[in-house]
Amino acid sequence: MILGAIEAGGTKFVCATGDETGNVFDRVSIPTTTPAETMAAVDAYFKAHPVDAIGIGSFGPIGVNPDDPKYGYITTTPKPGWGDFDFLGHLKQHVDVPLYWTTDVNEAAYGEAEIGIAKDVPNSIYVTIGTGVGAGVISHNEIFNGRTHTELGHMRLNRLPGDDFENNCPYHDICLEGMAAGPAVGKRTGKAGKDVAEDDPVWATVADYIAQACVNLTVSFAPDTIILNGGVMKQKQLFPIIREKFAAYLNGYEEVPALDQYIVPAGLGDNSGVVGGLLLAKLALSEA
Ligand SMILES: Nc1ncnc2c1ncn2[C@@H]1O[C@H](COP(=O)(O)OP(=O)(O)OP(=O)(O)O)[C@@H](O)[C@H]1O
Ligand SMILES: [Zn+2]
Repeated sequence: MILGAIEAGGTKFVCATGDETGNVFDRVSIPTTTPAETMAAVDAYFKAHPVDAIGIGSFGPIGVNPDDPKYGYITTTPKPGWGDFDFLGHLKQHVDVPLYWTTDVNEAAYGEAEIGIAKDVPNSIYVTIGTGVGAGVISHNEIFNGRTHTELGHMRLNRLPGDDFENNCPYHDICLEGMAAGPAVGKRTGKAGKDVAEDDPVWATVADYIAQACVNLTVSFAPDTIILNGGVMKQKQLFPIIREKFAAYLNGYEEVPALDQYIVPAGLGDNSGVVGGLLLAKLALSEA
């Protein structure tokens, strides 16, 4: 059995083949340009590398409910050409295998939940803090969706006293993504996140907003584990600060696992998405 994965991001698509244990046999990175150009490269990849099923995680927003007329579409993205694009419909015309369709963060969450850091627990949340912020919720070993997929990166937070940073999101006056994602760190400091000193005070601010988000996720979903990944979380010094602020904000309201096992880095590193795609392909095959 050879499984396929697509991690469809706003900057690049990764297509890969591998097996159900998460071994990646082959992968390619394709720049996200126009749907015609990028999808032609995706089609060519799976023609050259035949697979038995494909798991797809896409940037969005996307239609995830099968009874939604826009199921399988990338819906309202401002990315030129991709709004209202029937991704799944296109793929079905080019590959004749079972497909699993979800968001990029749900795909990564599934990888971590099946064979990554959350493999031993049924409820986990995967949060990526990168160019944007997204989160995927796994509830009882399944991807959680509501009326549509969640948009937890845009949760509202409390502005810290003295923080007059203009929220870096065109929709909200304050939200997690706008206050704490990589571009917000860039605007706050005038430097790329990776060049900001480890002890710069901006990290305490970023950690505070992420800690608030972890409290909100805890009281909303009661996960066993919260996984923090993405470019910003390469700053490992954030973890202890987030745990400390999380404990202060939760203030003993409910019991949670030991914090160094509750708020954790990803187990699969930069591979969560691709591995998740392979495992979603396996799921599609088992449901076909
Ligand atoms: N070592 C680092 N420390 C702090 N910030 C970093 C670091 N490396 C990358 N970043 C920031 O993370 C962001 C990129 O995030 P990431 O590497 O997760 O890629 P991405 O795929 O573009 O993100 P997204 O998942 O939102 O699409 C940039 O804003 C970058 O400045
Ligand atoms: Zn927002």
